[in-house]
Amino acid sequence: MPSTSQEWQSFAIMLQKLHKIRGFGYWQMSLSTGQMYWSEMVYEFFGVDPDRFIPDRKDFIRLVHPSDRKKVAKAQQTLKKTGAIDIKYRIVQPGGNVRWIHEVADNSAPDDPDILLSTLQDITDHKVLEKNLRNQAITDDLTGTFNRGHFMKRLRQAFSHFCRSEHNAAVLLFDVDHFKNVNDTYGHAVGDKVLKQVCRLFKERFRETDVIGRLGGEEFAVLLFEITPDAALAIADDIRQKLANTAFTTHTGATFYISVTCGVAHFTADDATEESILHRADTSLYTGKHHGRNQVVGEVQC
Ligand SMILES: Nc1nc2c(ncn2[C@@H]2O[C@H](COP(=O)(O)OP(=O)(O)OP(=O)(O)O)[C@@H](O)[C@H]2O)c(=O)[nH]1
Repeated sequence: MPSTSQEWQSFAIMLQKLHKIRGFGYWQMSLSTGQMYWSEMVYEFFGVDPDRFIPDRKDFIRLVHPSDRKKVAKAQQTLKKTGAIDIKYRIVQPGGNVRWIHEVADNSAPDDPDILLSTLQDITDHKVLEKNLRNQAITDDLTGTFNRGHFMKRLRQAFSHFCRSEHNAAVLLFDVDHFKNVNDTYGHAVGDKVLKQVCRLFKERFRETDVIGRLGGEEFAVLLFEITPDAALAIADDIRQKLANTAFTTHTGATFYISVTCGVAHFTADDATEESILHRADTSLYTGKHHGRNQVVGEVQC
């Protein structure tokens, strides 16, 4: 252990260097006064100039993202009970950049229970990666809409909300007609382009809150909230017409048209599960296929 003040100083410098190598910062805070000491890396994380910024608890809280301030305050309360903090939160640098910080702290400084010792790490890259992976897991690669698994999850949530509140909701099930012919005539790449374009139109036409999913192949489902049966049929038919009037082109410049058939089902109190809603939409869709395609089929209201 260092004994002289000079030895302590070199020890502190070495500690800073070691932290820098590992990408860690550390700080000390007096729990009674809120005064802080920040290591070089912490200034870097927070994007502030060590020559101008004298940190204390209030300044630190001001730099925490407004949505995470409650969480940080709660962690500091927990510290009183447990003597430790392990928390991830966002900070907003003075220039507006948002970064994620992982802070692990305790107040077991030797001989001084008033001192909180924290290590901090910038985990922004890790968080971005985590978010991308989460998005990838729920997204259809080709079209960028939700995949079947995620669509079904959202449908399940919507159905359970409906059971509690009876708020209107509907499922539109679209299927591209004779899509096999598109692939066979123009090639799979053109088929892919058609599927992407169909989804682009869905995204333009539906609201942000509506849920669009690719259930497989050329079949898509859209979950609409707060919608009457008539309005759901009208929206579905509007999409059908728009797609029927959209000219698709091949790489050689040839033009062709497609059509879609759509089955519409409203949530009802008789549905036992979300699967039964989808099943009714599917039945209507196949009625439409059977009756000549390029049409929207809803259920006959009794
Ligand atoms: N290009 C492309 N084709 C796909 C994709 N997924 C499925 N398909 C094709 O979609 C076609 C679907 O054909 P079918 O199920 O016979 O349906 P259809 O030709 O649309 O006929 P109807 O639905 O009865 O009107 C098949 O040829 C599949 O190979 C994809 O991601 N890209």
